[in-house]
Amino acid sequence: MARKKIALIGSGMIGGTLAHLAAKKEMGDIVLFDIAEGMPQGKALDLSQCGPIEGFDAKITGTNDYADIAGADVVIVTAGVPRKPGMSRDDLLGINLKVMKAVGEGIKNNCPDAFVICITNPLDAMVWALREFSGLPHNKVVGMAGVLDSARFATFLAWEFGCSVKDVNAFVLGGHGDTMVPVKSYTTINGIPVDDYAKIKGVSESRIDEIVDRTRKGGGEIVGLLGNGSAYYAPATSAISMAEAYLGDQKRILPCASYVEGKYGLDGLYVGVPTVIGAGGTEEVIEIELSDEEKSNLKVSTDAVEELLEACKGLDESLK
Ligand SMILES: NC(=O)c1ccc[n+]([C@@H]2O[C@H](COP(=O)([O-])OP(=O)(O)OC[C@H]3O[C@@H](n4cnc5c(N)ncnc54)[C@H](O)[C@@H]3O)[C@@H](O)[C@H]2O)c1
Ligand SMILES: O=C(O)C[C@H](O)C(=O)O
Repeated sequence: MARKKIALIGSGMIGGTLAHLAAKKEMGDIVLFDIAEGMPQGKALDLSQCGPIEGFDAKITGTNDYADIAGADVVIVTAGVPRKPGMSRDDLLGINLKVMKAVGEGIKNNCPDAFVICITNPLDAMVWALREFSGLPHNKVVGMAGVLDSARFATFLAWEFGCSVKDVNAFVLGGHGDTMVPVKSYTTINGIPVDDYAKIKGVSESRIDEIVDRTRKGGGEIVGLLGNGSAYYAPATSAISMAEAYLGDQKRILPCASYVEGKYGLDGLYVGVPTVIGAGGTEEVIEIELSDEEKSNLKVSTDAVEELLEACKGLDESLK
């Protein structure tokens, strides 16, 4: 069987980390694309030289030519600009929308059958725009955020409880902004609802609320610490788990920015919801019961995404 081909559009901090992870996991051959000349080629050479040490045969190439992504099975998009301290993700909308237009056309012309995972911020608006520009079916274009946000929630809970992260199943829904919705009612410690476990361990409700708040602001915390750029190890790891679910037809249920039409009272937008990922791409959006408070929090979050879509339409006539 031919090896799979994974195209990474954007070869910066996340792109390079994605390439390393995909190679180590022998997910297929890897093409690093970027508009910066020499940089993807240099990273590809450096990463290729990990092969003899780590024992992988994946072929890694770097390019500035979209023709080289032809026939890719999976495309992961990180092209664009990350925020700096003091900025919100939404401040990136204008600049990254133009990038999504170029990337969407590159995908449409070269690998229209690929499964496309968008990472570029502001995530929910960029994945929507990328889908519009590429013209691919909605089930083949998805955004990565919920896996990352849920991992952050799980990490903070495991630290608080002094338990293994393996036993924490945390769930974050909604848009990838400070209004995201960490859903306590679906968050468990090996099956024990988080609020029950907090009582057992003597952790106060207000302490759990602080952890929810830290999760919501988790990206900004790292932006502030790094000073120049944003998180890349956990974002890359999150997207790789989504690519593996697709390539392995795993039918995993992952929180992803998927296209939602009808469910959750939504009408045609991308936002974080539990999604089955398998060989068919995003095969199903799962609608879960939410409390009144969770519903109203989700509404605040999806309203914020709707506003960004309107802003995109105002910036690019073709999106109207
Ligand atoms: N969804 C998430 O959860 C999440 C998490 C972390 C970062 N992000 C976002 O991912 C994006 C990338 O982050 P990063 O840390 O890798 O940034 P980075 O600056 O290290 O890399 C971005 C790369 O994109 C390239 N690029 C710019 N315009 C391009 C174009 N038109 N075509 C191809 N390549 C182009 C740049 O040359 C650069 O190498 C940012 O928008 C960031 O906010 C999202
Ligand atoms: O916070 C950012 O700007 C990057 C990313 O969205 C994250 O959550 O780490």
